Amino acid sequence: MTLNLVDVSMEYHLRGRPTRALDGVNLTVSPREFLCVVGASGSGKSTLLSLVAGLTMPTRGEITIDSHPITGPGPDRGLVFQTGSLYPWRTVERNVAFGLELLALDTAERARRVDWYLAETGLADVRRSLPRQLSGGQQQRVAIARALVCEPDVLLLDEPFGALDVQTKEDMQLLIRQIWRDTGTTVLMVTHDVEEAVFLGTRVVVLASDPGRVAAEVRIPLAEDRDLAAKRTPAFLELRASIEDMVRAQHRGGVIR
Ligand SMILES: Nc1ncnc2c1ncn2[C@@H]1O[C@H](COP(=O)(O)OP(=O)(O)OP(=O)(O)O)[C@@H](O)[C@H]1O
Repeated sequence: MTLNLVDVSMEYHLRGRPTRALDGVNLTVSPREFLCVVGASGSGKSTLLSLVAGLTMPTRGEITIDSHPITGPGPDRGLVFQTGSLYPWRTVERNVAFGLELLALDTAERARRVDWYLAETGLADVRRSLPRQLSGGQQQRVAIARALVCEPDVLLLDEPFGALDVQTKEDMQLLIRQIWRDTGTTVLMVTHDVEEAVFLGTRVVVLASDPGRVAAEVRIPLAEDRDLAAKRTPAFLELRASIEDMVRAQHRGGVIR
């Protein structure tokens, strides 16, 4: 699976006034990559993800998956937002199974997949609970399991851990990295948290603001086997500082212009 964005621009019109959220973005996400997109607030991170999800269409340019243009949402892309995307009246297992209802799978395969992804995300014990009976971290696990159960070509994550406390967030970072390694899925994640991006990503893209465009791409040369202690190593801290400087510089550039 190769995801390609070619000269993608997006302009919103709010009460007749245009806002150029993205301008001429070119980006390729290769199979099995974990690509993190960072940038200051308003640099177009969420816009980029909603274009790839097919929730919005670009005003210019083309987005393709394996050369097929994206024309709307589809089961080849699994999407996880920051909060609030679960069905409150469905149990954990029925939330996870939801995506499968749209796919033509036999009952045994459905049950197998739900069981596997509940176990992979550590939810087996709470499978019959309702979302309101879960912690914030558990709710995000359900959202991740529900996106993964369709075995999408690419998992799209929009600040999925942004609303969690630090410890839960770090647990979730370890979990998503484990899932990425276990399943071999491709991940495209947007976050404003540079530490998170360096810890999770195989590559980090920095967006400039106003209009959003690709300012830099940084390959993360850290070992694939990372634990939280990796965040305190000199190589990690150096990468984090240099990317934070890029984000800050791009933001200032945007403000000054
Ligand atoms: N539906 C919309 N209508 C009008 N303008 C919009 C809309 N969505 C986003 N924008 C504008 O497009 C620009 C990019 O917004 P976007 O939400 O993609 O940025 P972001 O990097 O995700 O920001 P944040 O980190 O704050 O979530 C901003 O100037 C924003 O105000």
